[in-house]
Amino acid sequence: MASEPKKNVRKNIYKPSSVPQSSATPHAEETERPVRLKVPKMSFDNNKLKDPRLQTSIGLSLIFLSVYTCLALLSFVFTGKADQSIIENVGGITNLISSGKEVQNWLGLLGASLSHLLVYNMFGLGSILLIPMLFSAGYELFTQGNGKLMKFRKLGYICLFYMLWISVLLGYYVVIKDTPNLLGFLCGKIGLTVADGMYSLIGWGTIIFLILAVLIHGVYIVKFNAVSKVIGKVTKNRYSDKSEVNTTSETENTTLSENESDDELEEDEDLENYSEEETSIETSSLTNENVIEEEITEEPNEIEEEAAQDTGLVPHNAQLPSVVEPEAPIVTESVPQQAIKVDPISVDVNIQVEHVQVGGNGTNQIPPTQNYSKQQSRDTTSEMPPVKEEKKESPTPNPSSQQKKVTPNTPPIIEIEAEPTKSETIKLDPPAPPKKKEKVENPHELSDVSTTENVDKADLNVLKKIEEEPDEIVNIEDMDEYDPKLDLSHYKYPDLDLLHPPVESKAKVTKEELEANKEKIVNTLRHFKIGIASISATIGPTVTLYEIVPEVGIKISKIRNLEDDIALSLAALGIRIIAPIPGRGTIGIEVPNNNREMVSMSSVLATEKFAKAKMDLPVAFGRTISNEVFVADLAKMPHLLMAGATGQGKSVGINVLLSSLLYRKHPSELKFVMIDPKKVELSLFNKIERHFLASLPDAEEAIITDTKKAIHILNSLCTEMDMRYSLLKSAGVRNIKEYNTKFCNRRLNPKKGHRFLPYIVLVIDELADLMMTAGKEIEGPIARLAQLARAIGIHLVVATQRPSVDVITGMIKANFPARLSFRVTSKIDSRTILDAGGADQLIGMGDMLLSTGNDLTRIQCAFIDTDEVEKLCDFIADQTGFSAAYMLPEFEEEQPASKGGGGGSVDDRDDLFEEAARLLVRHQQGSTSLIQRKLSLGYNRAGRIIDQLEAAGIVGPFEGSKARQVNVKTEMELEVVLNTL
Ligand SMILES: Nc1ncnc2c1ncn2[C@@H]1O[C@H](COP(=O)(O)OP(=O)(O)OP(=O)(O)O)[C@@H](O)[C@H]1O
Repeated sequence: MASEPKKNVRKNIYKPSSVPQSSATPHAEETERPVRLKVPKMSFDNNKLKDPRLQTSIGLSLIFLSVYTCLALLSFVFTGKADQSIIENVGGITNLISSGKEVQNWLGLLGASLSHLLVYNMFGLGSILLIPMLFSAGYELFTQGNGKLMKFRKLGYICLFYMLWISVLLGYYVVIKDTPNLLGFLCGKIGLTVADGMYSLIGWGTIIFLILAVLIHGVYIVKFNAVSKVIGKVTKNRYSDKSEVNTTSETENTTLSENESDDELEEDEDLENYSEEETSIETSSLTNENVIEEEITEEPNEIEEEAAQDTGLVPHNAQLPSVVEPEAPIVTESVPQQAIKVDPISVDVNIQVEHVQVGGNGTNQIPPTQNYSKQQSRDTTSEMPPVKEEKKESPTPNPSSQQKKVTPNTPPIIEIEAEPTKSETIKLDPPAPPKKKEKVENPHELSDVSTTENVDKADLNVLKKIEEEPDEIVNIEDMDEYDPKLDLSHYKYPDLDLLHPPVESKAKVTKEELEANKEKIVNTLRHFKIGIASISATIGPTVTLYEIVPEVGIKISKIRNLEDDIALSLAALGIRIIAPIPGRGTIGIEVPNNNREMVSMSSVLATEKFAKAKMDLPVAFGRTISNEVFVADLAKMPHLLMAGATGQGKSVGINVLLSSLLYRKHPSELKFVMIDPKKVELSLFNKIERHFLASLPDAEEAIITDTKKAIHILNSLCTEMDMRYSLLKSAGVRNIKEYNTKFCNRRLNPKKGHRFLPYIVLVIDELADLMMTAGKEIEGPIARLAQLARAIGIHLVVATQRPSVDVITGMIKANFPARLSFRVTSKIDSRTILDAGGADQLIGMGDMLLSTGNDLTRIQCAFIDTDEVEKLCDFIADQTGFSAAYMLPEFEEEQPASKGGGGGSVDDRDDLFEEAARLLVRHQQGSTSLIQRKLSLGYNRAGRIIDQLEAAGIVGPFEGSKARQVNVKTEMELEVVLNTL
């Protein structure tokens, strides 16, 4: 009871403020009021601010700003990823203009900077709520308060609260997840910082706090109807017991339900006055006089205006206060209820009601019901009496202050007396000031939802919205994927025009040739008493496959043994018998064509089979015996061993493989490590160093031609492999594809060392040379990579012209399931490379056999000449590339064992060893990524430091996905440890 009247103090205070200034009767007000309003006592600055032109201009600017922000943020959805990396690369928004970089935001640099600032640097996703705030404020100012979408203050409270709340909630998710995800991008720095701080303070209690914050915010701002109803009902029951006023239950129920509605209806009004009335006025009610004095002094004009709004008249009659008896008769229940029921539609009606209510009853006591006080907050005239009462109770030793106290309580009486006149006055009055309109409009707005049913709906919507919020977050989480290609977003894939157009081969196999070969085969077999049921031919680019179905009872082994005899009788090189052809139930005899057909690179790349191949690393090798384009996925092979005698087409084969990949992959997705001991074979690819090559940090040239460097880079690849495995492990995925998908979905935090992992294809053109000079040093890392690297996206293509066992050792061979052989000189070599004969039967010039496990496929390798490769490389090299080749981890020659296990000698230890130790001890978390993040180090260096810390006994051993244990508990203790090292 006590608090409710206080709420209205301000309104009551204002009214008497005008009283001493005029002794005019209500009639006189009609002429005086405009004058009074035009001679405000407010300060000069305030007047300036109220200049309608200024307000309209500011309003218009704010509306434009809201639209601009909306567009910038909308564009951010599509372009934010690209722009973010640009902004971060140039070192922040401030450097963006000077960097001269182009951004993709629809609104250019400013749009990109604004959205980056709002989303990334501030409130993340919550920043969207800034738009309705700006627009609402702008609209309100622009329309001079005549048009309101929603009370700005209310909107402001809600939006500001939820901006921070959403940001903190997302930040909390990021903190507890401890793995990078999309929300790390969308929570904003503020949310992340607050959530981080809260999490370290209260742990999971953060979420309780957030829920509590929403509830409290709801109580103050949104008002949960469901809650308030329960409380209202409880209070009602209590109240009906205690009420001094004897009301019938019927009346009470009516009042309650109306007041519940009213309570909701007043939302806007309450909110508008929320901070000032409910907080400051309530607090200051005990020293009411002071407040009266202060407020009158500070805002005399506003006071007048508000008084005018509340009553519909400017209360100028100074005599009236003395006329009114403070102890007026008690208002009967029925009258105020009527007053509430007659919801004011116009000023006249409103005032009429007030007059009836107050004047008719001579109000000075209000039934101490909650319902009634609720009504008061809306009904200006009924607000007065409780204030009077309260003031009476407050100690007032000073008579002057007592007088002041009386003054604020007098306006109702003014209205009472002026009531009939006021109605008339308003009809004659000059146009009402804007604020007055507002007051009149509000009841209309509120009356739209003035039924309990409507209020319930409104509340349900509020509750529903709150419930729906997490879902919205999840939906948005899926929206914004990281796209590695945006690093070089303007990169153009090579065009087929760069290659020679496919030439229509005139060298077709003639019918005569086919018939002649058929005759020879049938006769030869008949000669060895092998009957043939049927024979058919499939013409390939190099060879024609004759498929025979032997008569029943013929042993296949018999035919297989006749291979040489058939070759002799056909008098042709390169006859290969496939008995039986797997899955066909036939026996195949491959006979080289008299005139072979060249398979051009463009003809295979132009096929749909290659263009639409859903493969990670598609390679169009050439055409099979049945003239089909053969496309294989290098990632599935997963490593390829190539062999072939000199001049049989190995180098062309490697170029075909590299070109296929260059045609299909983006520079951000694929990197080549090239080792070319022959120095000239792969040199053409030097040009695409900044696009597609990977190299060691200190390498002069990306393509390795030196054996020592080859050893370094192979070991470096092993380190890269280990690092990638660590990343996969911490990401909880099994292979590079899953990892990259997770990373692109922003579920892995780059700050914790995660990054998009491009495929790496290691190409060695001539293994024999390396094996001769370095042996085990080469074999070791190759075998290791071949064994383990497939899951982390490193694939090997190793070629040699000498497929002997000292080059293709058992260890290497065992880990290369896919083998490709061009023509070799001996059956032994064929067996070494393919574990089968046949490669010695090939006819050269790209005729090859591909073995993938059990299958052996004869393929005519496509042909790409040096010119074409050069053009292709030029085309790529002419485009903007990365600033350097893809950096592989540094390779360090084996280091001498550390002395005494103290984390290495002082010289060996990293410069940041001690700092890292303090960091881990402070956080009590033995995490490499913590060192990486806090000390801004690369993974390698951070990894070395943590190893040194482990060796020094400061942290425990590696524990898988968990952080290492920190053995030193306090920084003091650490200093002692560091001194002893
Ligand atoms: N797929 C092919 N189609 C047509 N001709 C080919 C094909 N592959 C190779 N040739 C021919 O064979 C020649 C030698 O090929 P390539 O240089 O690839 O052999 P190589 O095995 O790399 O030899 P080396 O080991 O001596 O470098 C080419 O110049 C070309 O004339």
